[in-house]
Amino acid sequence: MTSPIHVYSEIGKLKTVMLHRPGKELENLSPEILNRMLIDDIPYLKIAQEEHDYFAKTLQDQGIHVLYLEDLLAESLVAVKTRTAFIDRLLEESGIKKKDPLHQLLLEYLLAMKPETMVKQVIAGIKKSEIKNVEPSLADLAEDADYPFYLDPMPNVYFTRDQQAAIGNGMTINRMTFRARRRESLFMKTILQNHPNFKDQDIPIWRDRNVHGRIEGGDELVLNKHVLAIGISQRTSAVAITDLAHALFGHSTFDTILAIKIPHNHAMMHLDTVFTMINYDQFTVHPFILSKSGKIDIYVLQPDKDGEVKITPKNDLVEVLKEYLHLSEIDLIPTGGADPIAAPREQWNDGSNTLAIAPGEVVTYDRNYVSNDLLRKHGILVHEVRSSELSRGRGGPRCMSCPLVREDIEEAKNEIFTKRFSR
Ligand SMILES: NC(=O)NCCC[C@H](N)C(=O)O
Repeated sequence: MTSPIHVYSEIGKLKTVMLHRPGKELENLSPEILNRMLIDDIPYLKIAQEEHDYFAKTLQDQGIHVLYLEDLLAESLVAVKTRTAFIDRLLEESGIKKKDPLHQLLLEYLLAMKPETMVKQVIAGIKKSEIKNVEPSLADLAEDADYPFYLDPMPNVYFTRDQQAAIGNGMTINRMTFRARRRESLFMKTILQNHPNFKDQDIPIWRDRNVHGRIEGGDELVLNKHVLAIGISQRTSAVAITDLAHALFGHSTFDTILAIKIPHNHAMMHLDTVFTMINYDQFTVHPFILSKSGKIDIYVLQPDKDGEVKITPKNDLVEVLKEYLHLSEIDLIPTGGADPIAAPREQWNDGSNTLAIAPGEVVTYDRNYVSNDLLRKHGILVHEVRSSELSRGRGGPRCMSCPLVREDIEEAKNEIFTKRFSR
């Protein structure tokens, strides 16, 4: 069998992708917890599911094999022993320690379910009203009497880009920044360890979830088999990037990381909310991250001759991309056409967050019509998907997809391989 993980570019023809169809976790949102849950509004589940099914079908219609995280996880948890260990860990990470009697009650509650039901339940969260015969703790009585959950919902799981990322033939299993999302990366860890299609494949884990330093997949872009772009962002720290450089250099095909420093705020939480690669020489970029003269802080990490990581500061995005991708021209396509209103509006609704499914071919949200028209003018083939409800979670098509296998691309060598689609 060929490796189940093979991602050496952002744009190679997408073969296999992992999604999560949003479920009851979106209905377990209430205004009081929205902010902490990193969501800006409550999506209407029925429509969000329809939109997500449309997204999956758009990919399938292009011959892409769609896997669902929830199915892979359930298939990894067939053995009772594995299921018990998984639930134990999840409860611990949800703050319900083993010595707490509630731990045993919840364990029994979840173990009584079929694996696929159990997986959906842990993502949806567990309400206090679902569990009978609980002796209230001091916290239940004195502090959290009105708090409705024992296990918080995980409304961000449908952003499967972030919990993990495929780089080459390996993965990073991410230590995520905020508590609201930290448990999510336990899912892929469990899949890699237990799923029959993954467990004996010697898949390198470049960085695991229990190490120091925060990183999320929205910041991890594989530009080609040598070069990564990684955001230094609200969600990814310089420590994690340095650590990843040490793990990759000399142990993989990758020898260059372009660490790009972006503003640290919710609208631009990851690099892929402001910058994505869509062709050999074409990129979307939110114009507001660049200074008037097109500058942004970039730190180029490469191995030196002593096996250490050397850092070269730069600040011209176009020049850096030309130099490290060996291209003579770069086409940066501004979100919202760089209009002072349309650009921030469409960036907020993930107009920069394109999912490339082949060189020069992308999936985008339909609501970002200014950006989409501009992409077409630049010769990009655009597949639009519906976005009224999904966009309320503050992520777009790239955020909602975790590529596992892409076809390799030809390497550019000072010439442009660009294929332009006529409108
Ligand atoms: N790659 C991405 O930009 N993912 C979007 C994540 C949105 C989610 N509400 C979050 O704040 O983590």
